[in-house]
Amino acid sequence: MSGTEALIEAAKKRAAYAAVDEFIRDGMKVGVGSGSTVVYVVERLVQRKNEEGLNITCIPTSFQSLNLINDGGLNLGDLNRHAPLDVSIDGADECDEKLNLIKGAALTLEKINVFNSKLFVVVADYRKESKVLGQKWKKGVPIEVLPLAWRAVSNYIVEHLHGKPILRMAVAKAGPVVTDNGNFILDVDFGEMADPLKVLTDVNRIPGVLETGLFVDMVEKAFFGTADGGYVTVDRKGERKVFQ
Ligand SMILES: O=C[C@H](O)[C@H](O)[C@H](O)COP(=O)(O)O
Repeated sequence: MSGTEALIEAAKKRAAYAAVDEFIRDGMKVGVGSGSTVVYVVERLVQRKNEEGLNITCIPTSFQSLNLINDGGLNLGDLNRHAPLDVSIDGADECDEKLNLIKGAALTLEKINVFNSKLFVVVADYRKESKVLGQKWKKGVPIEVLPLAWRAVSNYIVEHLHGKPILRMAVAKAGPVVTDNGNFILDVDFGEMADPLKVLTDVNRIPGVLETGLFVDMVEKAFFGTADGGYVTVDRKGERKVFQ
């Protein structure tokens, strides 16, 4: 691992640990997101289970987070039995100054968990914080689409929403990435998004679209691990605190 990679991993870990310690209490029902930062969320939950007997029920958002929960020996729940959840913790690919997010391919289950949680906390490293969505994250907004409609959705987005969609292709197989729900992902470049709610609304009304990786006005608090060994928090009122 290079020096920069090590810094980034340490930043993710600090954000994840700080968020878990601030928000997670015994007896809670916790939505567990997906991605590389969430690995540290689960790591901290398992530590606290072993050290202080923390007893929580975890509701996964993907095959990955299901395995993290099971491998860590945490209690596994599901949304039908446990909604509403007390809190969801998840990563992000970009977070703007109003705490709107671009999320990754597990977006549909992640958004369902978040929508059914009393609180949503986001954890990330310093690279993810920006003023406007699309400023730093240049790979586009992921959109989960039904396989039979991917071309039609794609054409509509080009023609009517001025986006540039790319069907996400798999790396270790020929053909597209298939989500945990059996669908495809379009990564759509909309440029910088001053009004992500408008983009979200325009995309979600297209038949064949399951869900969009724009999370607008859902976050309670964001934790960003910094490059200097600390972390910052930003809450939904815009209050920013620095921790060293
Ligand atoms: O589906 C993936 C999720 O939305 C992730 O939370 C997001 O892509 C951020 O991932 P990472 O923590 O690996 O940067």
